[in-house]
Amino acid sequence: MTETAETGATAEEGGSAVPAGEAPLGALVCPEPEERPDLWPTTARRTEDGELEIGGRPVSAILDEAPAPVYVLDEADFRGRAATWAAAMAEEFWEGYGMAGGEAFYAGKAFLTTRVARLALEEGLGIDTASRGELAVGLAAVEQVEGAGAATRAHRLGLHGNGKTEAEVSLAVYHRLGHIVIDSPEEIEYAAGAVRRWREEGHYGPQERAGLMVRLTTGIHAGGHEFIATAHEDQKFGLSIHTGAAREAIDRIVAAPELELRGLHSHIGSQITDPAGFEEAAAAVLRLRHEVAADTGWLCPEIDLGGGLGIAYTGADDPAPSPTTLARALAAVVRRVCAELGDEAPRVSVEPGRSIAGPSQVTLYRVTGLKRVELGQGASRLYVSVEGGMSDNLRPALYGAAYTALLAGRRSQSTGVVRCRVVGKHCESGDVVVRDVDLPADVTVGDVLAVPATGAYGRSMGMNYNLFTRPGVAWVAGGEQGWVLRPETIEDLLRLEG
Ligand SMILES: Cc1ncc(COP(=O)(O)O)c(C=O)c1O
Ligand SMILES: N[C@@H](CCCC[NH3+])C(=O)O
Repeated sequence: MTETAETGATAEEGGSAVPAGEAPLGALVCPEPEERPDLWPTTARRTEDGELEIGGRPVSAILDEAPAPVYVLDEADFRGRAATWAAAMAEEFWEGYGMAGGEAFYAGKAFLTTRVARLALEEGLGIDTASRGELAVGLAAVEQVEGAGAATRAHRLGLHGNGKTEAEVSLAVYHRLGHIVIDSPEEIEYAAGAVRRWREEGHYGPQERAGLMVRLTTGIHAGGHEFIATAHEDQKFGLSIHTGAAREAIDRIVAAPELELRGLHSHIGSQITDPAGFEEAAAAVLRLRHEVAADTGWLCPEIDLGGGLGIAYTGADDPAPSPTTLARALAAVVRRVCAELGDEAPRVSVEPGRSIAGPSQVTLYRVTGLKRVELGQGASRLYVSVEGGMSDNLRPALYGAAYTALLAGRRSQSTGVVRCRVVGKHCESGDVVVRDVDLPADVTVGDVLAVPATGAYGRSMGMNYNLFTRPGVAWVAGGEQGWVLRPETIEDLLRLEG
């Protein structure tokens, strides 16, 4: 007999009761792409044979060249989401509100390679980086898109991060990044020192200054989880408006002959689905901008409201607001508050990561084992093991993040479903890929499962626990495929040994 869920108690037999307090059986079925298009890449659909297809390639064809586990990146989808953000921040859109518009910087921490950065730049976005590695990739992409030498006027790049080193700040100043976002008082000295050095060496003109932003802690709490909320007082990011630390940093920059205060920055958190937090933060930033102008005469030309727009992950959640909806809310609040304060409106920038990269990737896993666990009172759960786990998606273990999974390699013949927990192969009981999902009752070893919305903070937070090799990321487009990132090999792991 084939080992399937049906060899145990199934919904068809009426034996697969769910534990008390859980959703009724069938409520956690993963929506098909046509049912919840926001959950899936735009080119995802079922073929006539019943396979899931992405970028014009059925999953069996994708897996022939890129065995599971693998992240599949729909390039058309990524481009489309980037273009939507570019349009939402463009002058034409903001003109309607009597403003100049701003720029969207793709937050590379969500997922960054040179190819992905190039897609974002080509669609009109800048790139926000948060480390030397991300900055190096951003610079390489700028050179590829804009030509040789472009990296020393990399105004389309930004640099973030708390505790930046002198070397990082100096590099960012050298390349004339458009958004160097100061997160501690030391970084101001590093930037001024770098300008003096680059002036002496003739790389900077005698009057040329570095443009800086200051990351503000506005005190506003928002976001999907405590670990990803970033603007309340008691955490490591930003300089507090409340304590005066932000104002002190601002005054030092305004007074320094090597520096120009280009803008004020706020990032309140991530996976936010209600625009209210952004509106509150924008108002706080604009009030500080007004105060600074009143005291120093310098009205910052730009504010940056960070990233944070959420996405849907399971289909049990509601669709998230679109970038256009958020931009409309931001434009309205900036116009209103500036009118109240009697200030000219600034340019407004944003740094979306998840809302661009998230839905553009799907992870394909292969089922390696099934285990039914009795939970008492007739309830049971089917543990579905897949090759992979917390090393390719840390979010469930780190944040308790919910995902869903679709039987992707075939259409099931079964009418029943079974309550499942999809788990990885790591030595941790928290190694969960999908905590709760109803899969077809005939799910079996060798089946392919597709987990949607893994493009942001999936591969980028991947790791090698248990010496797992990190999966590759395959791009698909127009029936073709290739590697965005090749899968790691055992040789890659051994190569680093001393
Ligand atoms: C400063 C900053 N900007 C942008 C982002 C991107 O956020 P998201 O992926 O939620 O859009 C983050 C991450 O939360 C961040 O810390
Ligand atoms: N890594 C977080 C979001 C990014 C936080 C960056 N400030 C997540 O997976 O949800």
